[in-house]
Amino acid sequence: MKSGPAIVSVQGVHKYFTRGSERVDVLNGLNLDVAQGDFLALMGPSGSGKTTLLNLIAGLDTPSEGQVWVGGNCISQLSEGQLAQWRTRHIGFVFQFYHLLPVLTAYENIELPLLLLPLSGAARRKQVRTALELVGLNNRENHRPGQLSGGQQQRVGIARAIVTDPTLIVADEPTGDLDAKSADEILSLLQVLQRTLNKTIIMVTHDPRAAERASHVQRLDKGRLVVGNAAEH
Ligand SMILES: Nc1ncnc2c1ncn2[C@@H]1O[C@H](COP(=O)(O)OP(=O)(O)OP(=O)(O)O)[C@@H](O)[C@H]1O
Repeated sequence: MKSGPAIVSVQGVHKYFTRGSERVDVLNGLNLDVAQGDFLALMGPSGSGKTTLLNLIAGLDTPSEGQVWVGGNCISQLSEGQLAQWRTRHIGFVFQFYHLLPVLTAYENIELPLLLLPLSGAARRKQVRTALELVGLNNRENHRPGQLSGGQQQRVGIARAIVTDPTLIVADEPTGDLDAKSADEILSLLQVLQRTLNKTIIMVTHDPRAAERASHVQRLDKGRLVVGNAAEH
């Protein structure tokens, strides 16, 4: 584990879903600390609970038991409305299939999360331009997603994730829909965010080559972390 204060702390978390009368235990007493500036890859078999854990850390869902702390806030105690507000300020999301709005340009897609914050038009423009530059898409700002390659669309997705300067970036299979070369470029970009901007990134992936780019790897199996198997790069 990278030294320094934990920016994410998952403490004794259980998560179960109920299907009719049946209870499905997905996370079973999980503890995890992620240091500020770490790039963590979560791996494990299908159904082991990776996305469920990521969703709890990102405040998209709440644990059945236990606590999730992010940046000094116990987010597992927030109401749904409070969580939505908290996510807007603190979490940048990167999805496997980009989730861009097809009718908006790259610029407008990146600007979207800023519209939820109390910012002037000038401040918004400055932040969108900075994000566009970071992902190297200044010359594509007026293109719509359908006019961009998969790799370029994911770069827009990353720019949208960082435009609010979030506490944490969460990425669920960010290279899952890309060819090897585009995947490599996206992973390099995530490394730049970590190394030059000291961003904290948690990435779910099945791809060992993607996990190699992270600074740590944690494996889940049946809703538990595989102890003693945390790889460091
Ligand atoms: N809302 C839900 N209701 C019921 N069961 C759920 C729900 N969300 C997830 N599950 C169950 O929880 C288990 C873990 O799902 P999760 O998506 O976290 O796994 P994963 O490790 O991310 O899998 P994959 O690698 O296939 O994406 C699965 O058995 C899934 O069916």
